[in-house]
Amino acid sequence: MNELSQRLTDLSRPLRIHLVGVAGSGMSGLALLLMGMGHRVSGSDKVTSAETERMQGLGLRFSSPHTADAVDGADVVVYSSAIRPENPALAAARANGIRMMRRAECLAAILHTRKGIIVSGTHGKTTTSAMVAHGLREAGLNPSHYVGAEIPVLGQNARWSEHGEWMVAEGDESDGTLALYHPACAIVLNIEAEHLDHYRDIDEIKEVFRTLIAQTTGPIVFCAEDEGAKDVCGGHPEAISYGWSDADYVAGEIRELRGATAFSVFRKGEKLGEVELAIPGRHNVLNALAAIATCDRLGADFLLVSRALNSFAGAKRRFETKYLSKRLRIVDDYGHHPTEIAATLQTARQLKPERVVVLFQPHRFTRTQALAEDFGEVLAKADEVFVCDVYPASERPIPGVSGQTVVDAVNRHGGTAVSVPNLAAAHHRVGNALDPGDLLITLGAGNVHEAGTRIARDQKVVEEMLQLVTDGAMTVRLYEPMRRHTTMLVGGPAQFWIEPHTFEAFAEAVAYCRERGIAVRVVGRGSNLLVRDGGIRGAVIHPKGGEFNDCHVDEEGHVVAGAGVRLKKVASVAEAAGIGGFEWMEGIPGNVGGALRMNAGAMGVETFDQVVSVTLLGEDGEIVTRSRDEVESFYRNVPELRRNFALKAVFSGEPDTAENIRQRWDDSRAKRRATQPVAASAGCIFKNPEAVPAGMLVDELGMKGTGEGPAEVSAEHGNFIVNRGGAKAGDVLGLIERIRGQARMKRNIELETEVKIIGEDEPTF
Ligand SMILES: NC(=O)C1=CN([C@@H]2O[C@H](COP(=O)(O)OP(=O)(O)OC[C@H]3O[C@@H](n4cnc5c(N)ncnc54)[C@H](OP(=O)(O)O)[C@@H]3O)[C@@H](O)[C@H]2O)C=CC1
Ligand SMILES: C=C(O[C@H]1[C@H](O)[C@@H](CO)O[C@H](OP(=O)(O)OP(=O)(O)OC[C@H]2O[C@@H](n3ccc(=O)[nH]c3=O)[C@H](O)[C@@H]2O)[C@@H]1NC(C)=O)C(=O)O
Repeated sequence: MNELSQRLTDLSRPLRIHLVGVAGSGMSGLALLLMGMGHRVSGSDKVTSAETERMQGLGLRFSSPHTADAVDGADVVVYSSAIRPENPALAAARANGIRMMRRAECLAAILHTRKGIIVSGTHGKTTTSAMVAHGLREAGLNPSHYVGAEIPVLGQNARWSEHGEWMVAEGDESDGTLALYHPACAIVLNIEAEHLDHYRDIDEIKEVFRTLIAQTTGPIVFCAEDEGAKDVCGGHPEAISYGWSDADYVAGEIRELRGATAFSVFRKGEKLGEVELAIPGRHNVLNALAAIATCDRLGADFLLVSRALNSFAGAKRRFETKYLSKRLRIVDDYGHHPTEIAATLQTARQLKPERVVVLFQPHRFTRTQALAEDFGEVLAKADEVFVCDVYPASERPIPGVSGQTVVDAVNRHGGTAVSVPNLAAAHHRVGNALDPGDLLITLGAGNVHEAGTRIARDQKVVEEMLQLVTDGAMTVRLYEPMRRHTTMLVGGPAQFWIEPHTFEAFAEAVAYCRERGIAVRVVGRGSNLLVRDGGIRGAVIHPKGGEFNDCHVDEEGHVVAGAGVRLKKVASVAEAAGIGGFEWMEGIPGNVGGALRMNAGAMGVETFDQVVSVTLLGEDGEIVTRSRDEVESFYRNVPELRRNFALKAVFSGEPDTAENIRQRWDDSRAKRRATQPVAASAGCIFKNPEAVPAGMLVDELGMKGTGEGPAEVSAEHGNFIVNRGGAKAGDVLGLIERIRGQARMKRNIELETEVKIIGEDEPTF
């Protein structure tokens, strides 16, 4: 026991200890242990979190941000590796000659006041140390523990136990601090080439483990299935091996259950009993075996330990199920090394989903660079892979290393990967790509789990909505890109894209959204819409199919059409029945619903000139039919349909000869073709001001052909902006503002947009 360990145990003289960076998971664990021991603990951090608030409740003196004053009167200052030397609290401690130490040094000092059990290895440390702590606790040995993550079954990431003699801690090999420990027992799970930012090669890593082993006074439990662990530990007089065969402790008779694994445990050939592990995956069987061997060796009763493992719920972020339904499973996993990822993907396959879809966030530039090929090889085994930008941890970027590096490697290995650089919007791409039966894994040690949380939140809404209607009456998709549903081919995602196929389903969807305060908007063919790049928060309803696509002539010679019918179709059904007057509709790109709302017009005729009645869904949720006289209509506006939704309409025309109808049809088309572009557009951008038609004005301003990126004022018609391919809403909006500015400056005319501009600039959902 060194001098600090002695001072830590002398509780007649409690120390005053300050932790710099106390909100981090490792540091908060130390704070809990030191407070539990009876010391006076303070901590500072640049952020406040639920965890810092909880610790304040337990007696932590917390301050944010870091200041020099925070270390006043401290005997010891402990700092996390994420803290820079110029940090004011650290600088003050240095200036005042206060004793300073790294996190691991402090942990070692605490551990040496007890019989320490260090759990080490490249993968599985958190799970295994939690299993050991839980097993010893259930067997009545009262251990203290310190693990790297929140484990539901343990209550918190660290706990000081006044009476037990053992303390279980996760030892970190990443920065060489493993060599600080002199435990009574060590577990070595596996040793692989990792943390190559710190180590030259695998041999240098093994050296650190060898030091740990040499300093361990009691049993050394190691995995016989891992070459690295075997190389370092095998042959040691205190070594105890575990594995699938040829080991002191063996797991056999393995049965895969849904989401769990059952197996039998043998000690030197003798069957100890059965274990049913509630977390899936072969790698977890090995982790459990390490825990069983350790607990058994330390005198814990096997039956009590195996029972503890039955109730072991796993760590957060270790194959953690975040959403589960008949349609979809979303799992989050901290895996950030190829071996861990391979194990996680294997576990995922055992659940037999239709497809395994991965959203991977590489962790650290150095690791991404060093292991790109290995990442490519293992991730190629997933059905579809999305990769976002590298989570830097504390590193500076390395030129040429990014999420794309992994994408290229996956594709080289025959997989299917795409880059979704911005994590804040990645869930839009991923959520939209999911189909019923899929299993989505968010994978990585950074903050990628946030994407899964968002998809889970929204998928719940989708499934609740689908349950309201009979099978097949409605289709719902998450984050449907609006560029697929607008004639201008621009626009970000609709949070909930809903296609009702019956009036009832439409009404149910609207009622559901209103009850929950979800904004609702209805979209037809998207021919008069400009959707901003951040997409549309809330529900976007697109009536389609079934009753909405019905179009026929009734016994009174009227044309009846659902809201989802294209105007061109209305015109051709009328023509086939010898009814004239609809020819102007031939070139209008919209649907009946949008045409009613906007009172669409061309060639001197407006939609409401021909309306007999409109059937709509009222604000009160009732479906009613109104005659034309009961609905006010204006130039490009029918206010009544702003809050009520058009479901279908009856139109009238005049009986006419086929020849006359065809003639007017051809005239309309010829005129349109002569004056309007055929490229992707949203029709006229501006309303015609009184003084001059907007198209003529733009023409006179000399702005035809000018553009912002691929968005350009049409050379054919000044009131059209066309998308030459790949334009963003931002380009179109920029161009609109330029035109408005010129009209204001040069002609003193305030142009008003005729297209509806909707949605948000940045993703917010
Ligand atoms: N004359 C021409 O050359 C052109 C004319 N147009 C006309 O623009 C309009 C666009 O039609 P379309 O592409 O289908 O519409 P859109 O999908 O562009 O929708 C436009 C707006 O119509 C409203 N809307 C759509 N469906 C309904 C409904 N069932 N009930 C109530 N409101 C509804 C919504 O208004 P809200 O925002 O109030 O919810 C929506 O924002 C039509 O009038 C079309 O004919 C378009 C391009 C060229
Ligand atoms: C395109 C739409 O509707 C169109 C509809 O198709 C056409 C045909 O009837 O009439 C309106 O256009 P518009 O007013 O621009 O009609 P046009 O006949 O093309 O042009 C009006 C006048 O401007 C002149 N003009 C037009 C464009 C141009 O670049 N230069 C020019 O000088 C034309 O020669 C004409 O003298 C509707 N636009 C509006 C805002 O009311 C739409 O709603 O999205």
